[in-house]
Amino acid sequence: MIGLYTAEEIRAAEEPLLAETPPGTLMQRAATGLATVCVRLLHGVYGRRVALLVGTGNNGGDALYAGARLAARGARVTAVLLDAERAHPAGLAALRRAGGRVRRAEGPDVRDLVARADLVLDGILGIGGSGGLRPVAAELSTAAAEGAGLTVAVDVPSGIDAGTGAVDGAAFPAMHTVTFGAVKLGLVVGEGRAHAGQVHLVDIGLEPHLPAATAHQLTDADAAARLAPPSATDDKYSQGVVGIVAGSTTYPGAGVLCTGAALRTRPGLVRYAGTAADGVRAAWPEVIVTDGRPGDAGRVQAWVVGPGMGTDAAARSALDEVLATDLPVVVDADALTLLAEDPGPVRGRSAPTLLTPHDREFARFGAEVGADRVAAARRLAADLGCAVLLKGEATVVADADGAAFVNGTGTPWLATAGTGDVLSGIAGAVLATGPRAVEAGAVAAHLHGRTGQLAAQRGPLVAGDLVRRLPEAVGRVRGLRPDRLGDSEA
Ligand SMILES: NC(=O)C1=CN([C@@H]2O[C@H](COP(=O)(O)OP(=O)(O)OC[C@H]3O[C@@H](n4cnc5c(N)ncnc54)[C@H](OP(=O)(O)O)[C@@H]3O)[C@@H](O)[C@H]2O)[C@@H](O)CC1
Ligand SMILES: Nc1ncnc2c1ncn2[C@@H]1O[C@H](COP(=O)(O)OP(=O)(O)O)[C@@H](O)[C@H]1O
Ligand SMILES: [K+]
Repeated sequence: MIGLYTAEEIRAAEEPLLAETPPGTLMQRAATGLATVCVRLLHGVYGRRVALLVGTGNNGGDALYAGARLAARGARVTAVLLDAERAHPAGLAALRRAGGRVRRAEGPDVRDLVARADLVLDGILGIGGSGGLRPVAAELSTAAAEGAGLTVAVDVPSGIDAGTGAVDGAAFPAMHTVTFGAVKLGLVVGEGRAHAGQVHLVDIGLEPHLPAATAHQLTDADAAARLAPPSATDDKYSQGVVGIVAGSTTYPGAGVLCTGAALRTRPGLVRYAGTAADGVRAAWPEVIVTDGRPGDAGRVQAWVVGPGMGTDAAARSALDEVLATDLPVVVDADALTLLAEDPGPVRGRSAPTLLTPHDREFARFGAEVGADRVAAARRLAADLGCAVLLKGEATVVADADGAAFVNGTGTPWLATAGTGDVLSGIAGAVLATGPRAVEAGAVAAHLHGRTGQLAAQRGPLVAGDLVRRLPEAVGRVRGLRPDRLGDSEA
């Protein structure tokens, strides 16, 4: 798992490291790593035009020292100082020694210089920044974005909140972010994620001093550990039997998609109860189907309740019945609308419970999501005493104790009707295997995103494509590739 940290956690970890290393060591490590990534991204350094946007703090120092290294290798480097009196003096001297040039940000042709650069390094603000960019910095960031060159942020894109990803005003739009010591939470969630682009982590020796992270991102290997194949001793009942309460005569598709996703994720046994029974039976002959109540479906190890089920009295009664069991439950879509009216039945549950709202469903529980998506998910989870999966470009999953995951997979092509029904089916299948609800949500979001990426390789996707590609996505997450799916890989 990749640990995600706030600026305060990084600063606290840096203190003992600064004390035990000679002055300037960490900045040299940071600048060396930064320059190395830039060389790789530039595909050749000699003669390349590099503009450094330099603020008043150590973030600017990193940019200046990295710029000095690039200048020493033949790049034409110009530092643009946002406050000429307060730029890092030793970094400036190093840049000048290496042949770099220095300009004030207010100069007449600075905007053009930035727009024409092959690489713009954003050293305006790091973890010491607060609030959005001031006007001159904002204007130069826009010039960088409109120019043809690479945009690379030093540690964090200036103007984003490193701990939350919130952007208050203007922020630097980076294609790449080279971050030091540990991945900051704000680089992978909310608006910060889009501003950070691809994140590169540079080791500066911070790891032994980092606290245990309270937020994480899963890797394929982490997800694979929860998607293990059945063993020789397994039978159809032992792999986690899922029960689906979804769909209706009005929305049979939600039942078909949700059931199919559970089946394609963990095909041991899936049961269905609801009024889309005919559609589900026709689509999935493998599923045991009843058009009665959840209790008529037979024994399960986890329930998914909600997608397309409607919000009438029968739906409310089915939701109450499922929540009254001592089994794990995924609550989605219409069931969330019902639950928001009266969250009582979920508050008292001791079995793993996962709510999967998008922003509008989330707001029905009393407060908008806001700019800090991790805090929002943690707040609702703590309030209701269950896990909350907040869907979005970077889906966040949080538990009542504050443990949180930010999903790193996916594609905007997932913004199409029915993909949420697929997600809840996947989550139910994983939850039936016995993990904590927060973990099941994180694994489901990871697999769902990978499946979306796979389906999107062929162009626009619809939710049914996800269901079809799920087995291959499970294989890929487990490290199997289609060309290696021989007997020996089974
Ligand atoms: N510590 C270490 O060991 C290592 C740290 N490293 C690096 O240092 C970075 C942290 O450096 P830092 O603490 O100097 O803060 P930093 O982010 O450069 O800027 C703070 C300055 O900006 C100003 N300012 C604030 N908001 C503003 C705004 N909206 N618009 C404009 N100005 C604003 C504020 O001054 P103010 O004008 O508010 O008085 C202050 O002077 C870190 O991200 C990493 O890159 C690496 O070298 C590895 C080792
Ligand atoms: N811009 C986006 N980028 C990545 N994923 C997205 C984006 N928009 C939506 N998604 C994902 O698509 C799914 C949509 O779910 P939901 O809104 O419940 O759809 P539905 O109710 O139609 O099934 C969620 O998993 C969400 O994370
Ligand atoms: K920066």
